[in-house]
Amino acid sequence: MDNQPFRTDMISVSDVSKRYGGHTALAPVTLEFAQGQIVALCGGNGAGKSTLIKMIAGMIPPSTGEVTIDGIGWRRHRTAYAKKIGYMPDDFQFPGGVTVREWLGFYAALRHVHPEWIDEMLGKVGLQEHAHKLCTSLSKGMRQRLMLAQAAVAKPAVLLLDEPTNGLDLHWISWFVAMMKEFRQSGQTIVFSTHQLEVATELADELIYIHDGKLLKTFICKQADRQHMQEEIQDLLFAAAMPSA
Ligand SMILES: Nc1ncnc2c1ncn2[C@@H]1O[C@H](COP(=O)(O)OP(=O)(O)OP(=O)(O)O)[C@@H](O)[C@H]1O
Repeated sequence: MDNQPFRTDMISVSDVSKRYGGHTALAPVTLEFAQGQIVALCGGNGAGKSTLIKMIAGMIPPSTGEVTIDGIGWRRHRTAYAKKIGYMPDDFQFPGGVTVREWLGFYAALRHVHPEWIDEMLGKVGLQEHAHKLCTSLSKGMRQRLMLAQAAVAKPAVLLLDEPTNGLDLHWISWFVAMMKEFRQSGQTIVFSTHQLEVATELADELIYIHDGKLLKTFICKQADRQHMQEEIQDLLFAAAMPSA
């Protein structure tokens, strides 16, 4: 990390929405996230969580509005914007014939990361002894850890993680929680989506509940009681799943 003072408005999502044809995947939202903050996006299937993460990551353009990171917008300053981000998609097909180390090495080279850090990162995500295996031969949990390593390898200011604990066993979920806390400690800002409320409430400083393309509720986790918050979100999820009268 550099020695810039912490910003309170590091990620600014201003009036951002996404439409696919006639379908609103995400109605306009305005949000601000501070440096060193962990934000969890929760909500049922199809709520709009991935859509929001992809727009912050610059993977898809918003239909309206703009996202800036440290005042830099994706439209005008793509390279500078991309350098600030590490993105982990929720689903990814690795190409055939590429080993774990080659894959991470490729990303590390793109981001000018010192080669030593590749092995350190592989060790961090528990893949060092699998470094020479083909990516396509990895289990789901291992693939997730490799994707996380890829997103984090350049120590970006912002980590955008789409369902990062999907497929992780209990040991690796605890490891994920500890690693994210370490990243927060070093000033990295993390936005992640999850269906695992325990992970969300354990980690997040702010939890955003999205339903059917609309931001329904924001919880500031430091002030809220975890158990109560989990119950409230569970109620929201069940209510959303009920057929409307
Ligand atoms: N490329 C696309 N074309 C058309 N519609 C899309 C596209 N991508 C997403 N959508 C729609 O946008 C809405 C939000 O999808 P999104 O993937 O953001 O949901 P999500 O909250 O991440 O869901 P899940 O928890 O199931 O991953 C859904 O109705 C989805 O069908």
